[in-house]
Amino acid sequence: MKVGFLGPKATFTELAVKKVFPGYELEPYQTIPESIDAIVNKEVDLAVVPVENALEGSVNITLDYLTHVVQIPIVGEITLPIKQHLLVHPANKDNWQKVSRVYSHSHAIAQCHKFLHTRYKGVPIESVSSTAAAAKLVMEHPETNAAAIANELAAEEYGLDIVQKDIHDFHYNHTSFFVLSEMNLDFESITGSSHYKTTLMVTLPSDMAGALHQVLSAFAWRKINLSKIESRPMKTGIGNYFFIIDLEMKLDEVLIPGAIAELEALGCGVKILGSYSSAMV
Ligand SMILES: O=C(O)C(=O)Cc1ccccc1
Repeated sequence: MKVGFLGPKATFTELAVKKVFPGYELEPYQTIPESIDAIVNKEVDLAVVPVENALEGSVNITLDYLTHVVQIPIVGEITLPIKQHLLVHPANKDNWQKVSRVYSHSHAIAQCHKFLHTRYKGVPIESVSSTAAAAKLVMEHPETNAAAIANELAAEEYGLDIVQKDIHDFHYNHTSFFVLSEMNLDFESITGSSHYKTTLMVTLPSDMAGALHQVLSAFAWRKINLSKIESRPMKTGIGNYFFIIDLEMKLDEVLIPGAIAELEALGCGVKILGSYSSAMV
């Protein structure tokens, strides 16, 4: 079984993959859409991509690609603790307080906003495709005295020195990753987690007063617990949004189909993006 993931080597995504799929063949991709396309193109059996961070919220490109571009089911979710460190080239080890630039993934930069604001005011902060891509860039350019925000494995992989540990602004820093596949993967038996979620994409009928209220009440009176509701642009005009709704249960034969039928009767569009086990590793 081959797993595609947001690379290069030593991203947080790879850490998540290695925890859950040890011994699997791994294939890094440069972007989230490329990782997902690899399933469509039959280059891999599974893809793992980041979807939500406890400090910064959703990874919009993941949600948008799964709702607007491809139809690949979510078959699992992995949640991992995240520790961000400041890495420099060994040649610049004693000069790290005077770095000329800091590179990282936009989510990692956001997780360290307070640190960067107090320690590196005025220093250009540049967002790149992943934390490991930032580490690789710093390794390849010792002459620029740049720093990367990345993990411990990236420091090891790219031969960089960790000069400041744990620079994320809040102690509780976790990221969730979707496992995507067209195969019928039994993720529960891989992780042992029986915590299930079902993710829906819901469009509302236009110009219907109280439509969202009615959507929520279809879940409320059935006592279906929601753990997330997020609006994303339809990309058809200002003010046009759809909703991504996480239900805290496995897709069953009665409750969820009943709620979906009620939403459809209201004129909503409903698509099931996946029903999957979610594991904290
Ligand atoms: O860039 C990475 O290493 C990723 O895997 C994406 C990401 C970035 C920041 C926190 C968690 C995941």
